Amino acid sequence: MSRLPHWAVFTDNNSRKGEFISSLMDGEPPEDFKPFAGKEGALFSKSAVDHFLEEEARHDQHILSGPDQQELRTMSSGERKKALLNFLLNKQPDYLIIVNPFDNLDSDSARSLADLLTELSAELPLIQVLSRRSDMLPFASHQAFLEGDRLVKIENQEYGASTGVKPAAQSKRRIPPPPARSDLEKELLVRFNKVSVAYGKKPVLNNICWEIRKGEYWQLSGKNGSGKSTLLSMINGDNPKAYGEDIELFGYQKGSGETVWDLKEHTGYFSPAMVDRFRGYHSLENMIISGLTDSIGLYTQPSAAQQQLAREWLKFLELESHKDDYFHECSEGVQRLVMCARAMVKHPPLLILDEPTAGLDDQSAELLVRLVNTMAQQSSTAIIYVSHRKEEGLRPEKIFELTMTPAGSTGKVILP
Ligand SMILES: Nc1ncnc2c1ncn2[C@@H]1O[C@H](COP(=O)(O)OP(=O)(O)OP(=O)(O)O)[C@@H](O)[C@H]1O
Repeated sequence: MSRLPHWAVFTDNNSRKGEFISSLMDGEPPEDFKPFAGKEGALFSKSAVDHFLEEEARHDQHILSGPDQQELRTMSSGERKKALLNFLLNKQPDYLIIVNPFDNLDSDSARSLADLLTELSAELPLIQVLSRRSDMLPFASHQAFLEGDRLVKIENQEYGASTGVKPAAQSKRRIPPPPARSDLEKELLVRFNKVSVAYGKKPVLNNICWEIRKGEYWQLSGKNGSGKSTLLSMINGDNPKAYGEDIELFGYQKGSGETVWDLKEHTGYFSPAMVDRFRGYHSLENMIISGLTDSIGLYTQPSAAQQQLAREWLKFLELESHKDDYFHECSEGVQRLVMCARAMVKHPPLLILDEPTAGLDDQSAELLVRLVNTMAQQSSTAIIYVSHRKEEGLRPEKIFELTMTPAGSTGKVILP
């Protein structure tokens, strides 16, 4: 029997990725992939992680990890990916589909995954499905681009290389103004003073000191499991571990009777998981307006001023003519831009963006990074941008880096 080939299939935000993967897994692949029909495939992707998260919750049992190990729900995103890969390899599939394997992984983990996949490729056929060109592992002997639902074979094997085009770091246009003057006059927005957090016996954060001031542009970085999400959840107001710690948020000492809404009023937040969770029929315009009312989707009649402001944002994003398009029918790239604009529309004192480019194609990622840089330049909003990936155009002023130690992660400020 001849060996199955290794493929790299490039996608953009209009590619019908789900359909392509289902056709493979269901044994009815497109013509070029016919050799894979009748073989047992396994899927390594974010959607597979989400599927197992739901399954574990539904059956109230561990599926990806052993009974005495940590449940998937409480693992960090990098830890979940590692657990999934181990589980899939134990099943000894005939081939493996790997979708954006390096998203959400820190650089060391990405490097060791690349080494492991390269080693596996000697035995196991791999189909790489990639939205970022630079993620391609070189052993793919066949390449294609998924244009909508049509596979177009790539004969020129240079495609996997970077575009080489340097994107503009910022937009020259002006971002729309805030709807009202902020009544928060504070310079110091967030202050962590010697904050330590443990989950059971596992120390996660150790003696963290971090101050975020008005208008600062931060990148939060650190290895998988170093506590980035834990730290953000203490700012966002939904981590009970914050109580009893010396944390000041927007002038409130944590635990002094402030409500989650007091905090949410001062923050804009976006993570790609918000889009995945979001269901409903709302126009792009209404999605942006909902950023003024702290809801996802709009459930009340907007005012003329709110509509005007949302249109200005859509114009800024060059999506003016799409104002009535349904959000859920738009490409992933457009959805992310709109959700970021939704988080920005109030010009909140603090904007948190948690790996906003994960899963996006090169062009959409560039647009999004440019939007964030522009917001940082032209507004007095402070920004925390969480990313593992070295985004070419990202221009943070400071990096807060978590370093893991046996006693929990420590933090330090780095100037890029
Ligand atoms: N509820 C919980 N119970 C037990 N452990 C937890 C819980 N929440 C988080 N952890 C653990 O705390 C550590 C830090 O997790 P966190 O999600 O904050 O890391 P992270 O830096 O955001 O990681 P990643 O980059 O992989 O997303 C991880 O080892 C995780 O398993």
